[in-house]
Amino acid sequence: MEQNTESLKSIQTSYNEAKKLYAQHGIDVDKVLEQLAAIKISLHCWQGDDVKGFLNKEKELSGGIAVTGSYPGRARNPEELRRDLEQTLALIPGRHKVNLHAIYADTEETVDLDALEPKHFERWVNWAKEQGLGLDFNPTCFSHEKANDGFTLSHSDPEIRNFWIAHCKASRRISESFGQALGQPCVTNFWVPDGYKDTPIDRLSPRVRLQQSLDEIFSEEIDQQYNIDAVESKLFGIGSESYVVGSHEFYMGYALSRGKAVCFDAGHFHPTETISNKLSSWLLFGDQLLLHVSRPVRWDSDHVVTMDDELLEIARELVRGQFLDRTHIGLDFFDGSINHIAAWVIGTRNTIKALLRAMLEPIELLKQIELDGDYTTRLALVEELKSYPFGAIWDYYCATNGVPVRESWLNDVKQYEVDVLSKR
Ligand SMILES: C[C@H](O)[C@H](O)[C@@H](O)C(=O)CO
Ligand SMILES: [Mn+2]
Repeated sequence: MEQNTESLKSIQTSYNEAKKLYAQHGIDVDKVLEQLAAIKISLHCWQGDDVKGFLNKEKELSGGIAVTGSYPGRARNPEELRRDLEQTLALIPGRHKVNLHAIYADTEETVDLDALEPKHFERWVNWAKEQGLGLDFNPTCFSHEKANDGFTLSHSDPEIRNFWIAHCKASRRISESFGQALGQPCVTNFWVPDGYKDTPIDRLSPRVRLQQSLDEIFSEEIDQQYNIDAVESKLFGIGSESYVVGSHEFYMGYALSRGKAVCFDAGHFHPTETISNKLSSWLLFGDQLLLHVSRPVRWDSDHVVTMDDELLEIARELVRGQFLDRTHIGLDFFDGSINHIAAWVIGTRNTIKALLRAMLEPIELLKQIELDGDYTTRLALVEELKSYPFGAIWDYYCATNGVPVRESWLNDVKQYEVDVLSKR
């Protein structure tokens, strides 16, 4: 979006003033913005259509996750979803990735999940190339008749288990093809809903089966320059309240022993448990991390990400620990009660803005103050920094990246709603 000359001048003036304040703490803001521009956020395609997908469209969403709301205009086919993503990305500074689920295959063929191939995603790859985007991927182990009883890779029936193993193997080949075509690794995230509603007798056997299924899936060697595997745990889902096979401890052990990345989803832990406090422990022992940045409201509700304390703390941990080059930042929320494009824009802009805020902290100074035991100064400084003019830096970053400054992006979204979404 074009800013008029007058407002550009005032954005520049405010930026220069803000820069001086940060410089007093030794922060080089221009350098910070260069570093920020290198961070890719993976936008989850499933926010655009309430997790329906294009294969098995008639199937109800299952797997113990739920979308509420019926805001009009959700994408009904791959063309609409891509158009919506283009509109969204035009309102977000930086170059990013799009995260696909297997059910978003773009094909006229009738194909089941175990028979998916790279060719079924060719249009996505061509589009990503055109748009200068990376792609990430997820096998879809839900919303399918073979997942009706809540078990997939840990199913006691070998036939069902093998179907899901075949689907996950196919998914990795698709990811490999993305990585090869786009010249950047595709992160494949494995999440399965498997679990019991009520207290099980045997907690071990399903975990043994999940371990064996995963080992079988990963037995096919794929170069990490094309594909990076991640495994995502969960505490509970709807219908798996008492026991989830792929728990946090299960995947910590699995990922560490197999050299895989773990995925921490902000909504997959106890309501008062935060993932920000887990990153430094995992990255001390594990190599890579995938984040599902989300906002759980009392449960894994997948609300749109806001600038709350936990988002800021996640960003601070990544920056303070210098973990950004080992972390893949994905989003995972789906709100069907508001404009679908606005949901993406709000969540993604907030995630980038939180990273910027974290990068604008005098980290070495704060670490020294902490080491000196001066907790009074630590608290005072952190609190004062919260009202430093990071907004002026953010506005400048948006303006120089050619995207709308402050809430003016909403005009574009409202116009798109009138011109496109309302006609669906
Ligand atoms: C659709 C996603 O794969 C899903 O949200 C998963 O990542 C998850 O978080 C399930 O609760
Ligand atoms: Mn998730």
